[in-house]
Amino acid sequence: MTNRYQYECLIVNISSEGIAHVEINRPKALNAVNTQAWSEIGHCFTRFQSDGNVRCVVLSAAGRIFTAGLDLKEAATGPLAQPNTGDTDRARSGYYHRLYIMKIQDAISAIEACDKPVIAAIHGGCLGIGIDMISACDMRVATEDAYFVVKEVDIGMAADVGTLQRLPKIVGNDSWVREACYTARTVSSKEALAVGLVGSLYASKEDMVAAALETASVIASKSPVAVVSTKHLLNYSRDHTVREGLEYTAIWNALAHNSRDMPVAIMASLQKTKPLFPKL
Ligand SMILES: CC/C=C\C=C\CC(=O)SCCNC(=O)CCNC(=O)[C@H](O)C(C)(C)COP(=O)(O)OP(=O)(O)OC[C@H]1O[C@@H](n2cnc3c(N)ncnc32)[C@H](O)[C@@H]1OP(=O)(O)O
Repeated sequence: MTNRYQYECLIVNISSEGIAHVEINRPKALNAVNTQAWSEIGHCFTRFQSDGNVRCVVLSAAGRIFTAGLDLKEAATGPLAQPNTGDTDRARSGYYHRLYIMKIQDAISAIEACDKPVIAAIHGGCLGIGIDMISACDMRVATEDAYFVVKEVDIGMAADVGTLQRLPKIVGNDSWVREACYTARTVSSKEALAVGLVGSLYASKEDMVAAALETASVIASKSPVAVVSTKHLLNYSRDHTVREGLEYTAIWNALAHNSRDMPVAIMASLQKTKPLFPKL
């Protein structure tokens, strides 16, 4: 294990296989996401993007629950309450408030923008900005005791850092998404599995993290060129028409097909051996 990523609110371990395990670590505050935490998430995932030692990421959390959402103690008095320069002009203060929201959006979107696949492993509760976070991940697994709440309306706001944009595309049931977002009701792990918010459930956190790491290990054994290309193209294609997606894929793969990994993978397949791929 190497650990070159030192943070206050995150524990990051990167294995020799290329699996980065990120643990949100504010257990006393139920992993409530303060400015430090979302800034570190943005920084960490932006760094993963260009770190060839990282091939796949597992995102989990320490303590009783995955996250209680935005840090409300900080939000009550901190930059969310007064993100501007103190100017009383609504346009001027609104301008800076918008920039502040966009900074948080960018931090959460860094999870999606990082071309290495990210598996969210969710135990206990996942509230508010936690849903924004897991929606930006590629895959989600959970414990049987997990629950999910799109909590924002309960604190008087619309979710604004990714849930409303990504959740409908994950779940594919507009009526269900709208009900969950308008009511802020608690969604059980079983229901999350049934609607496709999570892919599988585990009896314990240990079992879930072990399974997530196992999936990450399989992904890390594949050609990193193929894996990052697949994530990049899936995300691009999700947000474009089929025609646009196909055109972009052809241009992308015109470069990616020149990878050393392709002949290695094809030969290994023909010879029934296990290929080894150097880092990206
Ligand atoms: C631009 C804006 C971008 C993003 C916006 C996102 C919005 C959101 O995330 S909305 C969601 C906000 N979160 C909530 O409304 C949840 C608040 N918490 C709870 O409802 C409960 O704590 C619980 C999650 C249901 C768990 O309850 P319980 O098991 O009874 O634990 P507690 O005793 O309540 O909490 C233990 C400890 O944690 C502190 N804490 C809990 N949640 C938060 C939080 N969101 N922010 C800050 N601190 C939190 C709680 O105060 C306790 O601390 P003590 O020091 O022991 O008092």
